[in-house]
Amino acid sequence: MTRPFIEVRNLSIGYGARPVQKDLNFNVNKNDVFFVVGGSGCGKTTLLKSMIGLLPPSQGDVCYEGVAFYGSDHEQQLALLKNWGITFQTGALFSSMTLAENVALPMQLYTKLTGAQIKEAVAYKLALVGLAGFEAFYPSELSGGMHKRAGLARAIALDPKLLFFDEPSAGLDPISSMRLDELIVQVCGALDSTVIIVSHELPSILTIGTHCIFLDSESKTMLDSGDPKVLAESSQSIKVRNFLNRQTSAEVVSQ
Ligand SMILES: Nc1ncnc2c1ncn2[C@@H]1O[C@H](COP(=O)(O)OP(=O)(O)OP(=O)(O)O)[C@@H](O)[C@H]1O
Repeated sequence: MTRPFIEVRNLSIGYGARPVQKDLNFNVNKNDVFFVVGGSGCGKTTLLKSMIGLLPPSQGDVCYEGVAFYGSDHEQQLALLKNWGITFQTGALFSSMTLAENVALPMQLYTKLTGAQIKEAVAYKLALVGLAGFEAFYPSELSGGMHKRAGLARAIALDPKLLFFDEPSAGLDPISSMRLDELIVQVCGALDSTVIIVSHELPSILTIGTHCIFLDSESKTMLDSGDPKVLAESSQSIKVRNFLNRQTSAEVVSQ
């Protein structure tokens, strides 16, 4: 039997003495477009932070191809981190740098590529996200959608095998949001990457998601996991079905 790409085992996370989520157990398979789903404040971003090493769990661990992140030494953790691309809501581009400089930065820091090779790789990454010709633009000169795509170009600078996104389409109109979804799938296909996305955007979850987990703020744990379309139809949890079908409790009662 092949080992899951990522195994989250008995993970409990929180801030200080305050638990946010507990007893999380789930797998992410290679090439999944995996969504972390749930209502506002349930702990989606907190889980993402814990998965990328920013927030040590109070219990449990996250294994990447069999390597337990928090059970590893600093060297092993750095080796894992080098294979990841991460974008948070804001895109977090450096405003004083052009797009080319933003995308080149991880290559300059973490590879031995020459200046000419970096220039070529930057042009390729910008072309991949539809920003060919925008090398000399500054982030302030971009639209919201372009900003997100530029963030994606920087996240894929080092050809990551694993990409993490926190609310990638926040603030975009539905059409731009759909285009960004298509782009994420296309880029992940081109790089043979696996992607984990925190989101409560139903169209995205149901269109590009291959698997999801649903976190609940009340019970402070996950209520279900699986293919989002299947969960929308037949999750054992009414909360999950309602969420994925965008229904409130009041609507359900009145039916
Ligand atoms: N740095 C922090 N210190 C203390 N508590 C925090 C911190 N960050 C988040 N929290 C709390 O942890 C809980 C989960 O927050 P989190 O941002 O993970 O939720 P979320 O599901 O991503 O929310 P949203 O969908 O609104 O972005 C919230 O109650 C929040 O107030």
